[in-house]
Amino acid sequence: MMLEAGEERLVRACQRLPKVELHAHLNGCIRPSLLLELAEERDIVGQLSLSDFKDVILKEDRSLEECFKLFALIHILTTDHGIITRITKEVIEDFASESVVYLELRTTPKHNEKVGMSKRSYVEAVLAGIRATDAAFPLESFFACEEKICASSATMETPNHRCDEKKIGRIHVRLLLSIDRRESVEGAMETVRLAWEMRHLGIVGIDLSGDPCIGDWKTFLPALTWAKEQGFPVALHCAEVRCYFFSSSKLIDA
Ligand SMILES: CNc1ncnc2c1ncn2[C@@H]1O[C@H](COP(=O)(O)O)[C@@H](O)[C@H]1O
Repeated sequence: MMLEAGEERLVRACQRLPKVELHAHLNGCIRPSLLLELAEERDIVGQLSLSDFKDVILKEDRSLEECFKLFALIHILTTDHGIITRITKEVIEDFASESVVYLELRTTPKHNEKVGMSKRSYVEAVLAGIRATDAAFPLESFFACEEKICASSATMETPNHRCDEKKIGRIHVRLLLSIDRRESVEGAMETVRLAWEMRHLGIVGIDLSGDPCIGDWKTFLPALTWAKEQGFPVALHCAEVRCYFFSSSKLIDA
């Protein structure tokens, strides 16, 4: 879409405006280019056919149902620790490049025996991505650096422009662990206990998400009640689908 000059300036100004992002699902923010790269690798070894999935990956407007089909594909493609760390790093860089100064990522810890992944090691892989980016990716500063991107302290001074080091922004990232609505009572409890144990590492709460047409609210009640008893914040996805208003209101009441 072509933008008028004034609109372009407005978009640019909005991009540079410092922002807070409180609702980003890690695997929902994966770069399409990485998904294509991973699908291509699987195509080469004959594990899936890229031509079957290319349209699903590149489609822009999706219904809720199509989103969950894409999530299923993403979860097939992103099964090892290295990829999880890379996705985390890239997602943070993408938000930072849009001047997000505080980011709350949420993600569902997964276990996958085939690659030696437990829920804990999944979270550790995400935290490794956060640490890698936190240390190395100062933000473009809206207030101090005008049009210039201060990539590191070594490049902060130019003949015509001096960035004040104190004002250079840095993206701050925190994590919520998600319970998927497909999980069991025990699975949900494992995630909540893990989040509580790892709270000193930047885990700030629990999220209940996943396909709203799946699962029974009673399954998640013990885990969410336990989190509440510890004083641990809980975010609920609810009421996305009309016929599930009842279960949503039950969870909110609880
Ligand atoms: C209306 N939008 C939505 N409603 C409910 N759940 C959603 C969602 N968008 C994303 N997710 C949840 O986030 C997972 C992908 O990220 P992670 O693998 O956890 O990082 C999806 O599988 C789904 O469980």
